[in-house]
Amino acid sequence: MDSVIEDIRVRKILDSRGNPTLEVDVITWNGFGRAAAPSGASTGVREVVSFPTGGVDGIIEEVEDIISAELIGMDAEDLQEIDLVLKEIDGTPNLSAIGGNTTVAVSMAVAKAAAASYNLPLYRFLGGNMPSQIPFPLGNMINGGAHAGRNAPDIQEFLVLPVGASNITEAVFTNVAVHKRIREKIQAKDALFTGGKGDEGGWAPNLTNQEALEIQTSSCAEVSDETGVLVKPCLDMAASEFWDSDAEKYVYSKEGVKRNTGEQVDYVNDIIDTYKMFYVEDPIREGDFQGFADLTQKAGKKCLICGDDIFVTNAEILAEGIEKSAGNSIIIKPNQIGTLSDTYNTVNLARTNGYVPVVSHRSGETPDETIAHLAVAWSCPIIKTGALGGERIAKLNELIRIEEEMSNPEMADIKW
Ligand SMILES: C=C(OP(=O)(O)O)C(=O)O
Ligand SMILES: [Mg+2]
Repeated sequence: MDSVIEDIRVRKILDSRGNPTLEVDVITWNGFGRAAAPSGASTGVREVVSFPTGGVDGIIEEVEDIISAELIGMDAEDLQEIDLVLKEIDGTPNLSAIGGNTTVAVSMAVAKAAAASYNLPLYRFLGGNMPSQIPFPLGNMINGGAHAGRNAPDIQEFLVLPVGASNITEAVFTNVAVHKRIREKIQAKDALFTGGKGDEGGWAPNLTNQEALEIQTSSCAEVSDETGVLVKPCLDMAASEFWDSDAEKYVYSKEGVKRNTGEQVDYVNDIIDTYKMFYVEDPIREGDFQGFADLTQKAGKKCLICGDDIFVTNAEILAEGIEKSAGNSIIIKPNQIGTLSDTYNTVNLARTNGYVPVVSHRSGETPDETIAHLAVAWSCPIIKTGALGGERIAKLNELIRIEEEMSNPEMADIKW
């Protein structure tokens, strides 16, 4: 009774790139949940469709009525059933009728309303009483590729992971110390640097990939020494973005270099060795399971090889990757698959097969903090959600609150 859905409101709001997205309110007899959908810039081709043609404006008039007609009167606790109804309402395999961003915002708002109906935080409602582990924050330091303007590096994200942090506050402030140090180093190298940032709050400098790698890794080493908290460098190469399918080459425009798949595997393996990378995401284009498997064979014992565009949070596609030994880690973005239940299925499949699940923001975000709760509830050891910027710190500050609330919090175990 407490969690029976009484009303649903859907509105158009701004995301961090100034694009429209959806925010959903779910009101139960005794609770309230609000969630908003993020959006990607370097999206995987097999993601569900975020919005039908016409975008948010194409659905905003009717979608509230369509969803309310089915969901009002249902119990918000029945998350799986509600997710099935959402998929039935859409009626297409890729959620292209009402949009995966619509279904995911409703799905998350329903979960939050159910939790609130019982006066529980979302991480506890979804995860029960046992979760006590806090994920390590993977923070963006330098942005390139589709997340930055002209002249930035081809590699999309130069990230850091404060693996030596003993609590979340230490972890997020260590990341910020590296972010500040990187700015100083970019300024020292480029007198014309304006301090510009990319979509995820990393600096967007006029640097080659190599220069960015040097600055990233020397900053990690210096901050590790100064603070005593070990910080490791990580990358999201978003390689599909610079794969030329006609030439069958990875095209590094900044250096004027092209690499075939074998050369790309060797190049990434060299970067992992030279810079002691802890984690490399999308080093190989989506669809190339063999290339992923080759790199995993070479580097998978010394580095997390994470699939984002290739797996798109889809359990069926991940199962193919598992069978082919492609990667050893997976990015988890609820709006790539459209519902919380399907997101959870993918996390479970990953975990039972030794793939490290990394819950992630999108480049276009809102201050919605839901993913912080998902990472804790589902014991995901890493959360990728930037280092700075209002829409990024919304998640990080929520983790600080969650840690404070727990009786025996500890950082996740990432000695994989
Ligand atoms: C967060 C990412 O970017 P986007 O949201 O643009 O897919 C990513 O590629 O991991
Ligand atoms: Mg990615």
